[in-house]
Amino acid sequence: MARTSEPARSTTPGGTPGTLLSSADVARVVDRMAHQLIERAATIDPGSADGGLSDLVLVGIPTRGAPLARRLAARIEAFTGTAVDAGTVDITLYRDDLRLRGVRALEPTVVPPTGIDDRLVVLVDDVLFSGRSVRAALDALRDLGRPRSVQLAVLVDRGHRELPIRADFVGKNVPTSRSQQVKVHLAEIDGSDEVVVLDGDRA
Ligand SMILES: O=P(O)(O)OC[C@H]1O[C@H](OP(=O)(O)OP(=O)(O)O)[C@H](O)[C@@H]1O
Ligand SMILES: O=c1cc[nH]c(=O)[nH]1
Repeated sequence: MARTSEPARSTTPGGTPGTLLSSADVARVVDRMAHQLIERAATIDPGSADGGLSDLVLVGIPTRGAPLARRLAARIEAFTGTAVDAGTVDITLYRDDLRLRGVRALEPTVVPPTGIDDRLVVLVDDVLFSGRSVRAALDALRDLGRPRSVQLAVLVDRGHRELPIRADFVGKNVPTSRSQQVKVHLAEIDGSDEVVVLDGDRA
């Protein structure tokens, strides 16, 4: 008996365009990530009085990773009563696509006064895509000190890695096609919180 052929399937599964995370979703996801970070910090030095939180430094990648790192630090403090260091690392001069992207203004690099040497540094970004921004951030960190370990927290992992980089903490995994865009809006920069998936290369 002749077999009927199956309909052709897309090899690049796309997320549905529209709102991926509402403001309430973003708050819930950030809180979950804060709890995961608290648990991870406790594994650094199980005997420590502050649950390893004094060893933790959250380092945001501008633009939106910076406020995200500060939010995570604030939520960890709200849950535990312990303040956590947060900073930012500018990756502009460490990018491998400087010639393609043209001139961009430098962003601040802010390291806690106690530095990053021998601490658990968690890089924080809003979106993980090719992994090239994270690669640049790792190079930038190397000029700032020698952490005990470096981990990665992202609000959205949309796939399509071009480098062997993975996140240790992921707020939301979303399958996208390469041509789509994932736009994270944060109140500190954009006036409100929302994550949207857009079709096409332009917002
Ligand atoms: O994994 P990648 O392919 O590097 O993509 C992810 C990066 O892209 C976006 O930043 P962008 O470079 O657009 O700058 P922005 O944060 O200033 O918007 C996003 O905020 C991540 O940092
Ligand atoms: O879709 C994408 C890709 C890279 N960076 C973003 O913020 N969104």
